[in-house]
Amino acid sequence: MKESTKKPYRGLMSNAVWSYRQMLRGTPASFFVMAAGVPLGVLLAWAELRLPALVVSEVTGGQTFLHAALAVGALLALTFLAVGLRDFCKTILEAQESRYRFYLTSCLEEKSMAMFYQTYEKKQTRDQRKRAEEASYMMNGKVPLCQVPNQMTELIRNALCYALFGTILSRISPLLLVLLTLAALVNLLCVRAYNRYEYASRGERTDIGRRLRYVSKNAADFAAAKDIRIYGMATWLRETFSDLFRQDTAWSARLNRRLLLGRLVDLLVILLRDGGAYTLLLVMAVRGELRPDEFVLYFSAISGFATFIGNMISAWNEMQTASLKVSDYRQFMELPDTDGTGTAHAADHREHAPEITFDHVSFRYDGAAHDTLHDISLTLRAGEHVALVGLNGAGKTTLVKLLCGLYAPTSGTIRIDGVPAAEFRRDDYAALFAPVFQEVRTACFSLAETAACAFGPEVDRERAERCLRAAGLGEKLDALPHGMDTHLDKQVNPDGIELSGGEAQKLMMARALYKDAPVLVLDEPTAALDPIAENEVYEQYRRMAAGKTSLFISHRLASTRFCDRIVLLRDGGIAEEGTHETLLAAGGEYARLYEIQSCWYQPGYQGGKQA
Ligand SMILES: Nc1ncnc2c1ncn2[C@@H]1O[C@H](COP(=O)(O)OP(=O)(O)OP(=O)(O)O)[C@@H](O)[C@H]1O
Repeated sequence: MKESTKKPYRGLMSNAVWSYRQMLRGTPASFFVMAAGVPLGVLLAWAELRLPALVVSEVTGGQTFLHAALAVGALLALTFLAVGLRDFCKTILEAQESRYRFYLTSCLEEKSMAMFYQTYEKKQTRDQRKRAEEASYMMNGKVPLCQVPNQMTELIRNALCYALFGTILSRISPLLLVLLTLAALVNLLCVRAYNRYEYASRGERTDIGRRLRYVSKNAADFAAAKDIRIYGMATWLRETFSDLFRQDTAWSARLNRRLLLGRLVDLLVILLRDGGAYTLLLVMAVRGELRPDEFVLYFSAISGFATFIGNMISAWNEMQTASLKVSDYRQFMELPDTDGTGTAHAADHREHAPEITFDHVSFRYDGAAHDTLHDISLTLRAGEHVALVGLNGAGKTTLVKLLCGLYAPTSGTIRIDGVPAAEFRRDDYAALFAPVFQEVRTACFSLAETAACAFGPEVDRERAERCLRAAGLGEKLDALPHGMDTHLDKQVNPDGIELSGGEAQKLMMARALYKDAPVLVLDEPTAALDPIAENEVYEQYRRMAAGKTSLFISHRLASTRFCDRIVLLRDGGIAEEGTHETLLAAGGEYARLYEIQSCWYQPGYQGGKQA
């Protein structure tokens, strides 16, 4: 799959425009309230600037008390109104912020769930997803995804105030304006250089962080607790953790040194800026070039002007930092995601067992030196039950993932009733398969919901119960007070239950039954089962597979006997093919493996020696 060709760093403006667009789409109320806050803020700044000068002018200008009270009262009333409205907008925005954050987080989850499995599995994609996720984390009380539009609005408001105050100050000296603006520019450049440095070294941090989390998770994982104690792994884990922690600390120290240098330059520039401006004003006042009210107005304007510059820089600064995170979010969201050409309809193939053809299919994992599967040509006839066997690492699971559309062949074509798999929409294609994978994943839903993969009211309860019982969970259901409404996972649901490995595997079988897809795939489903349960699964499989095309993977060769055909994979290619009897008669690898497995059950066998 082609990687994104866009630059990882997106401009601040681009991210701000993107954020406003997302806001308009997800929470339009936030956008309009935020926009209304801008003119209000400018009005308030103007009123606050005028107030002291107005008081001085009324007092020193010989106005009547009534005139002064009316003028000052009107301006005060306007100020209070603007403050009230501004705070009202702020409250609404704060409430809307979590909605906006929730909207973007759900977009991220949707993208992750819909993404092509092969792309999602890559380490690079997982790192990108992690970084995108961090954009919605609360950091120092702020969420980067919300910070960009918030701070951009702050920047616009302060820029308008800056223009207003600048126009007032330019009446004294355009030079003053140039001095104040130059100082702001130097400040901005410092901030920009720091942010770029942080962004460039961030990949290193993510890598260290990911490894730190992994080691820490494994050290605390209860499943690993036995191995840690018995194999004395604690020292090993502790040293690995310390080493990674040292690397992380060194990274932070390098960053902090840069930050400190930037702050020192910043401080020096502020000192020069304010010192110069106030000196000029004092000189003019002493020379009598300014009236008292003008002095008050310009003095307030200079300090206001400096505040706006400070606010703009701080908004810019915060926006830059947050913008890097928004870039991460966007980069993940814009990862290319092909969804098949979509002209074929899976519905046409759902009502019958389809024929599946692997036509010279090869597959190589990203970065691998060799193909894991090479030039596989295989046809699963409509309604045929095929067993796939082979040693560990032969490529069986990889073949299943290709068949189910989780991977795309590196070369060659997989066809369903003659239609290339790439011509289906991905979701549509997935509807054709009901796989039961080796690894079992159950979440904290009820048994019925898990079997149906649906939320409560959408579950066909009769069908769910039938499937759970058919998968061998009947006795379990009868023993549970809440039957199939019992929730899994004790940690989340206090009255939940934990299933044994075998029971969980049966639950996965029930899920495949409920889906009732025309192609059934079982990838080593009996690994966790006791002999009785294993036998039940074979019986169950035989019943489930009736009328469907099916692929069955098992290391227990005896279990493949009820399949129509057995295919043996070796080194990524098909080494042998036939029925159990013909393969035994051929005396090849299948026969050898079968003999090794079955000899332990021969009376008198003692590990290679007959008694
Ligand atoms: N995600 C992956 N990335 C890179 N290589 C992989 C990945 N998954 C599997 N492999 C490699 O591909 C080869 C085939 O793996 P696969 O899981 O398909 O074998 P298998 O026949 O199902 O093995 P087993 O019987 O142990 O389940 C192995 O060498 C494995 O290391």
